[in-house]
Amino acid sequence: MKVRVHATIANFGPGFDVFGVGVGKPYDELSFKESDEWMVRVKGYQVPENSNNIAIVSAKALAAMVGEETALEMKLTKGIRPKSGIGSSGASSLAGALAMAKVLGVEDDEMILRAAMEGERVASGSVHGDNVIPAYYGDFTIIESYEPLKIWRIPVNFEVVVVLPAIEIPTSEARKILPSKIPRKDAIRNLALAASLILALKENDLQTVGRLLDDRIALPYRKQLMQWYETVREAALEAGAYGFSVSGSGPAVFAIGEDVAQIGKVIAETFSGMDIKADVYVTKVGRGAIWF
Ligand SMILES: Nc1ncnc2c1ncn2[C@@H]1O[C@H](COP(=O)(O)OP(=O)(O)OP(=O)(O)O)[C@@H](O)[C@H]1O
Ligand SMILES: N[C@@H](CCO)C(=O)O
Repeated sequence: MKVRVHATIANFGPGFDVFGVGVGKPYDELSFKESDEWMVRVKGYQVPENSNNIAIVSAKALAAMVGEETALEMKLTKGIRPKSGIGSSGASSLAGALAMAKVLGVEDDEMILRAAMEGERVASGSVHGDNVIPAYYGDFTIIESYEPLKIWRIPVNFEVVVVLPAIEIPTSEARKILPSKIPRKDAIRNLALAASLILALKENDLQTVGRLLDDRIALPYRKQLMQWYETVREAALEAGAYGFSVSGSGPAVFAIGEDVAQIGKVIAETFSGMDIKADVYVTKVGRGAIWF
């Protein structure tokens, strides 16, 4: 049996730890079968081939939730680069939880998501579901609360370009630099951006969605890890992007617009002008996990 779990854009501008959306490329694939012992083999990007692999962590978490001791033999084809900002650990966490769910016959969405978030907690040092939840559903997702787990879903279908520069930013580092308090004017601005963005998204008004892709909670502090941010953003907007932002905790960035392939080309050229190689993914939003 095999499951494919796609990359995700968490935060999506002003929705720090709350908004997320699934995209179609890149993705991880996990083949698995029940076994006497835990085993994971990895192809593609290198991640641990032992019990530190997040797919094992989340699969074990799900088994423990239902009081089973089942082990799995897994083959992970890692297509999402780790420390990327496009939900690499989230995708593998969800894949592990889904694999165990399939083997044990668990169909409870919340249980699967909670197991996947356990893997994400181990990878990033904090519980945040804004990668695993959109990876599961594909839709634009809004996490209202964790206790109880309450998620809002908006079906979406537009093109986006995701550009991943050859730089690594661990999520744990990008979270450590965030202040515990932010100025009231920034909180108010984020509230305005986030509320307006949801309405624009519901009306499929992509130009307005693009205009609202800003953030005052994390981005001002994270820019110190991404000195290139403003240069690349300006290039994207000049190339016709309706909007541009960081995906998750970066360094991946994304843009929406009419000709996202051309915008992606310009973003990659701008990185190249700074001697930074970059992968470009022109893809649709709204992709959830797929079974084979
Ligand atoms: N199967 C796996 N997939 C990805 N990362 C894994 C996996 N197993 C273990 N890890 C480890 O988890 C960490 C993932 O790092 P991090 O959370 O920063 O990346 P990310 O998921 O790409 O980021 P983001 O959540 O911002 O998209 C790395 O240290 C990596 O080696
Ligand atoms: N919301 C998380 C996503 C990490 O990919 C963050 O920005 O830290």
